[in-house]
Order: sequence, then C-alpha cells, then structure tokens
Amino acid sequence: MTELSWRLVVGSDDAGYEYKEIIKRDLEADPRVASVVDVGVDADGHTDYPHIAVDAARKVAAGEADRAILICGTGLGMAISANKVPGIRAATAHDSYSVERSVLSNDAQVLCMGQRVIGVELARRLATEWLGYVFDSSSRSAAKVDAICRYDGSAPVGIDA
Ligand SMILES: O=C(CO)[C@H](O)COP(=O)(O)O
Repeated sequence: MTELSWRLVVGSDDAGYEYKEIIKRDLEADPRVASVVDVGVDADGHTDYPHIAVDAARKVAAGEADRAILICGTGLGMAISANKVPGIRAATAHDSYSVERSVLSNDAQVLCMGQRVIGVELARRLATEWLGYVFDSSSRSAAKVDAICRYDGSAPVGIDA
C-alpha cells in the first residue's frame, strides 16, 4: 500500500465518542485516506470498549483495513483489548514522539487515545501526524517487531516477511 491510500477503522466507547466523531471527520477529509469504517459506538450506542477494540483489530488483522484509531476514556482499555488479536500491535500514545515511535519502532497499526486525558486539538493533531509515518521493514527495528510476531504466531514484518 502507499501512504496515500490508507484504509482506516475508527471506534470508541461512550467515553471516547466525541473525539472519535471529530477525528473521523478529519480523516474523511484527508487526501491520504481512501476509506474510513466506523465500528461504533454511534450516538445512542453503549458498547463497552473491549468489543469495539477487538472488532476493529480483527478488521486490521484480516487485511480489510490498514490501521485503526480507537478512543476510550484513557486509551488504555482499547489498546489492551486490541492487543489480544494476533498480529495486532496497538499503542496508547498522547504525545508526538510516542506516536512517531509507535509506527517507526513498533509498527503499531492501532493508535489509541483517551478523551479524558488530552485535549481535542492535540488528539486531532496526533491523528494527522500518525498518518504520515510508515514503518520501514528494512530498519533496525524490524527484527524486534519480528520477535513480537513470533510470540503471537503472526506473520513477520522484517527480512523474514
Ligand atoms: O478508559 C476506558 C477504558 O480504559 C473506558 O472508557 C472507561 O472504562 P471504565 O473506567 O471501566 O468505565
């Protein structure tokens, strides 16, 4: 894939609904984005974060989407839950450097943020920055990500891929 055609999933629980809607609109207007699938919750939804996170992560793991952004109160439960899906590397990140390294060091496909932790403008900026990073499978980080993959039996991302 190219970085100009991201197929994305967004999701939230009740606590992350407002940010999810705002970030979804940003992503839909971003020329680097080909599609955005919203796995909920909707305005009247009350699905707990583990179900939303696993639904989104499974879409990424199945190759139906490239990446996902998940919002809950803290971003922690979403990441813990998404990481239960083999092949998924989900990271909670609330600063620019961590967002960058989540991709360039960890090849994380899922960014999780907390609506109760950071302001909306920072969350929007981080989501935009995150789209600009692409993991380099020939980088010195690839062997470490491959080690993660071996622990959950998923496909390697580096030279063994
Ligand atoms: O932040 C959450 C999970 O990490 C979630 O939005 C709220 O969870 P709760 O504190 O268990 O209600």
